[in-house]
Amino acid sequence: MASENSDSQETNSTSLVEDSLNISFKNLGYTVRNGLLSRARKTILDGLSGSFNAGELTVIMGHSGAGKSTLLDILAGYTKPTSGSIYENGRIRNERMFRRKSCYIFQDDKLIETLTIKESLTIAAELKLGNHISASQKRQRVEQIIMSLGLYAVENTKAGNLSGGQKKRLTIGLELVSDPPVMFLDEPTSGLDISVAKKLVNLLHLLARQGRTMVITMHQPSLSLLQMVDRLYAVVAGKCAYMGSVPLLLPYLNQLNLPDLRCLSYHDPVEYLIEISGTYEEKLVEKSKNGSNNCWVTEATDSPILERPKLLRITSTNEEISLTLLTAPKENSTNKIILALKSTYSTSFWKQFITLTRRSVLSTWREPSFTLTFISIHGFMALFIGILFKNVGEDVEKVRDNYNFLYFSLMFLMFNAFSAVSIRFPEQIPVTRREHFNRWYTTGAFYASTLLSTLPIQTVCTLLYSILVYWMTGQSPNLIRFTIFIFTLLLVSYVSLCMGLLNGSIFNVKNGVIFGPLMIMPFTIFSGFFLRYRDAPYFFRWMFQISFLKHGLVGLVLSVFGMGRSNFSCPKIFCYYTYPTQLLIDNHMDKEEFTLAIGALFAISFALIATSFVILKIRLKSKW
Ligand SMILES: Nc1ncnc2c1ncn2[C@@H]1O[C@H](COP(=O)(O)OP(=O)(O)OP(=O)(O)O)[C@@H](O)[C@H]1O
Repeated sequence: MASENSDSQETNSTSLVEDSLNISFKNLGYTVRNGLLSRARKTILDGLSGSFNAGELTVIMGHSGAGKSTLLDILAGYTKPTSGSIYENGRIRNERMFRRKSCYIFQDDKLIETLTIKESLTIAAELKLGNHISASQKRQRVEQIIMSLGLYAVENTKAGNLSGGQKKRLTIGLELVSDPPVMFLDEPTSGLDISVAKKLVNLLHLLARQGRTMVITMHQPSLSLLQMVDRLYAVVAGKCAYMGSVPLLLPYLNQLNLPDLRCLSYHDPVEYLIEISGTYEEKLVEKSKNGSNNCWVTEATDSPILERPKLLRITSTNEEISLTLLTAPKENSTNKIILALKSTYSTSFWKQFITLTRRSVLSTWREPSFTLTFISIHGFMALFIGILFKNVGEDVEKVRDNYNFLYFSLMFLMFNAFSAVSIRFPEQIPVTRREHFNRWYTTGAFYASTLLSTLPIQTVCTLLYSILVYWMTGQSPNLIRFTIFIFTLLLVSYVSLCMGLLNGSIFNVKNGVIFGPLMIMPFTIFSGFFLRYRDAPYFFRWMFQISFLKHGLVGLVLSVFGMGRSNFSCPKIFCYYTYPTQLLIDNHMDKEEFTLAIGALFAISFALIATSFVILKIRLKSKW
């Protein structure tokens, strides 16, 4: 990335950000249950107070486990505090409205790796900027961000191929599209080397200087980073050990008059504070009045080490950060009020749904290996099964083989649809969590677009397999039977896809692989293949009704052996299955009806969609 070469430019000292927000909080407390069954509670944050101003870069620092991320979660509105109040510009904040004016970038935020910088930003603009902003204004905004964040040289590079620093800048750029006056970033410099971290903090400093309230967490900012920090908020064991400007930290520490430790002027004061915070926790908390002591706070503009807003340009051969190019997207005030009253989203459900579906299709197009492998597996298996069960369809002596073939086809399509979604769906959750929290789109729009964008490939694969095996296994050349056969397999693969969505909305990829087969097992056992309905214990029979594999098997068996199929020709004196109905009787399917089986498959898929949607909604709201 860029080598630093500070070429400073003066900029307008007035805030470029409309609706600047100062945030303050009083007596914030957060406790959690010690264990699931325990009544005792563990205190994570203990009555903290503080204030973070617009135009300043504030760093929440402290030991690992001190409570920095929890405090940031609460301030961003991601977690509800158990006590205390949060204010914006001195008034109790309205959570819903605040979410429209702020963004939260989580630690290790993920990006859609297959999309280029320009594509990612364009989609962000589509989702985050309302219809009242014209397409050309949106394009202009995307270009501004690319230029401002020094991403021009890599604008057509896929996010997956970017360096750590470029990825962080892209994540910031995605949120900057809608120009939120408040930005929270959890550990933005983690995983970056010091020079890249310095450039990133510099960028955050510049963004703050444009009038934004920038709040970030860091374990221990180094001396070189401190020059760009306006306010430090030190957390120790859930309490505040210091809130104030960087230059005043040294006098603050010296005033503590600690018995055996003197803070020498050449010492890194932050390192010193971290060092003593464990031992002198009480003294520090008392002195800072748990964050409510404002004596050590100076306005950023009064700070002796910080000059009035200057924009640093970080230059290299091809990357240059210059925020002078970044102006607020123009929104007229009437539109703003309408948007504020209407909802917390800038765009309608349909706009979100269409944009997300487009993004999904683009992403799949960019990485065709999965699609091609999926299609190949279906084609290959169809040929293999076609050869293995060649012409069993008209052979009276192979009726049982034909029945086994039908069941295998169900299982094959079910497992493929289920596994593919179970793996791919949870991979999207980290990206979706940030975007959903930052009000890009509703859970409904995301869920509907995911469902819709997985259907075409599933349909193509199922059709490929079904048509090939129907022909190769020599089933009846009757259009109605053929249609019912295909339709049943399509429905079963769609229900399996919904099962995969359910599995993926509950578990991450690793657990999904372990628990997925367990989830499928009851449907397999009660499919009617291994155990017939009338042979099952009475109290287990309801399981057959909810087994989509049972209804799928009924649909397939009826399409091949039911609906008044004419008798098989028997080359011997006696053939057990001369009458196709014999197979239906043997498997207790003689009273089954195709329409009921199809109705049940629809009902089961709706139930699965509703359940996984509710679980996804809960999951996106929590840290799960
Ligand atoms: N929901 C929870 N249940 C139990 N303990 C929790 C919960 N949330 C946070 N904690 C605990 O609270 C403490 C503070 O966590 P937090 O993530 O805020 O720390 P941190 O300062 O951000 O640490 P790090 O820098 O390592 O991320 C930790 O000990 C953590 O284990």
